[in-house]
Amino acid sequence: MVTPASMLALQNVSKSFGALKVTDDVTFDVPEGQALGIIGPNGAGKSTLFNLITGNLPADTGSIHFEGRDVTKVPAMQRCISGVGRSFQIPQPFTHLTVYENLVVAATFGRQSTESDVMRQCAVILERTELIGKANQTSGSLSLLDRKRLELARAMATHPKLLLLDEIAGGLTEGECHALVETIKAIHAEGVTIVWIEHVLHALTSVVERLLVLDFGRVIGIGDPDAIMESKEVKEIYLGIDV
Ligand SMILES: Nc1ncnc2c1ncn2[C@@H]1O[C@H](COP(=O)(O)OP(=O)(O)OP(=O)(O)O)[C@@H](O)[C@H]1O
Repeated sequence: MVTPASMLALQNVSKSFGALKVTDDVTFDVPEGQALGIIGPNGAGKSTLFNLITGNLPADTGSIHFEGRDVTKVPAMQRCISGVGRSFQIPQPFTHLTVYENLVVAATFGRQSTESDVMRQCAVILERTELIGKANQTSGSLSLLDRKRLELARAMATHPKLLLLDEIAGGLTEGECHALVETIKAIHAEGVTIVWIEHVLHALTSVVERLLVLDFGRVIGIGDPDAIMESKEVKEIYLGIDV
């Protein structure tokens, strides 16, 4: 049997802020084309893990491989250019620029594309994220759902092979959440590898093939989402249910 190649692999990664160990000997991998969900209580170290993967924070120990290449010491911008894209928990678009202009900034980040290429790519992403009708609206005037869509669109404009989504469904109504999930499913179906941190569990489990549970910076479980959600550790530690 041929094992699918890992798009992302972390090996014994640790990170401390002073005396606080926020990432504790984390090892996991994400095969190419898969979607992995990350859950865990507030402060478990989920966003820190993303910052280590993107290179926004240096790991203290351990290694991070992207497409089989050791990127542990590669700067964030280079990791982005080579295909690590992300959304942020708190979207911070350029509020005085239009939706389209925000996308152009992301699409040209560290790249030398022609103007016509950028225009074509941005039009495809606007269509895919259902923002095409709002392309000329300033991003500061968008609804929450459209700000989330723009956050997704900006990440897509960096041409990610690996897309990291940080709590993108938070604060949305059921209907809005469903609409966003459909867009994420479509992106995943095109072959983009996804790692998604999310507290909205039904949204997450409708997309991901595996779930990873983080608690106090440690991986306490990884595997099939149904099995993970039923596990004693998750019920006790994440859901606060005494079993
Ligand atoms: N730059 C930093 N300096 C010091 N402490 C930090 C820093 N970044 C994060 N922390 C601390 O590390 C811990 C983990 O934070 P992190 O944001 O990674 O958790 P999280 O699981 O993403 O939480 P949430 O679900 O609330 O977003 C927290 O105690 C936080 O206060």
